[in-house]
Amino acid sequence: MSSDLLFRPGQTVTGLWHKRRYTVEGLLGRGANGEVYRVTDSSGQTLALKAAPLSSGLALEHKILKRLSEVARGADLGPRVFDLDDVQVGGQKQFFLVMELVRGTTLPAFLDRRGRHWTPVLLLQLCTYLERLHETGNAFGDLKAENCLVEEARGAVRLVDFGGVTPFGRGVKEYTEWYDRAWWGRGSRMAEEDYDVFALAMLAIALLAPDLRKALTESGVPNGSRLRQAVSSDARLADWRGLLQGVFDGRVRTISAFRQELLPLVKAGVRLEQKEKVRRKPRDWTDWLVVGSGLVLMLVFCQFVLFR
Ligand SMILES: Nc1ncnc2c1ncn2[C@@H]1O[C@H](COP(=O)(O)OP(=O)(O)OP(=O)(O)O)[C@@H](O)[C@H]1O
Repeated sequence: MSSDLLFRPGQTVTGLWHKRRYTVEGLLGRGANGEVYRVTDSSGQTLALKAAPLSSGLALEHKILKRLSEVARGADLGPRVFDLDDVQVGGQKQFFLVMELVRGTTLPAFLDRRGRHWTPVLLLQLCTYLERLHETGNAFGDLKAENCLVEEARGAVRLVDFGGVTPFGRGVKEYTEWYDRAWWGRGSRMAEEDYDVFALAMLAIALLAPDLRKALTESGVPNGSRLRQAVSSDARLADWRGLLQGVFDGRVRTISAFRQELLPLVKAGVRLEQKEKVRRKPRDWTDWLVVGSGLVLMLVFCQFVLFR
């Protein structure tokens, strides 16, 4: 762990106002806004503590997560939140937010281990999350690989970093260029359903052809025509071409349209995984993820047949 971090393993963080004590176990990750640590509270519960020098971002994230836990009717849209406080570190005030620890691995690491055919299955789950979030009148905003974790115990994708969640109709507060349609000159930075749909498409490209992101952004200037050219010529994106071009052309603008286009890819992914499983004897949690994805497919199919 690098020495420029706020906290070291073993250090105790005591909130100035609520007086709750947390023991730091290690760093989970760091971003532009803060550092996130794995901590234990006084009852021994393991949690995530996000610390930042500015209170505004954390207070907003806390407010968003609290509101989502109230409106999401039991669905774990975001990590549950437990505390918001501040602490004095080296003569400076630091603010912190304590939330549920999302146990999981990053999407690229997961795909490296399990194979790229899992990409549509993971995106299908993200569609469900985003749809639920959109029902609350918000866009996720800063959707990117770094903000998704695959929770291995339940075989589920979870989203972290809700600091970018923005009510529909307002300007997106946090974004990352690669995923930002405005950066690519493909629309505004207004929080809308299709803002997240565009980011989903860019996430698919980043996961399926990771080197493309570097190649297409190395000049620091977005090149939309090179992006389209890559989509139409890169063999790794061949099966995804219709979906991706649909997003870029504005034909696929909703999560439900994205999901419809995704379904054949999910089916193919599930079939491939079943074949892989025959080779890989012992059962593990991914069996349940396959069963779960099959169920989602069935539900979507029933919805389609019954309500169209
Ligand atoms: N609740 C959590 N449980 C587990 N890991 C988490 C949690 N929240 C964040 N992380 C990890 O910490 C990393 C950084 O967190 P986060 O994205 O919230 O920071 P940030 O400063 O807001 O980042 P950004 O630069 O993307 O805005 C995440 O990519 C993730 O790996």
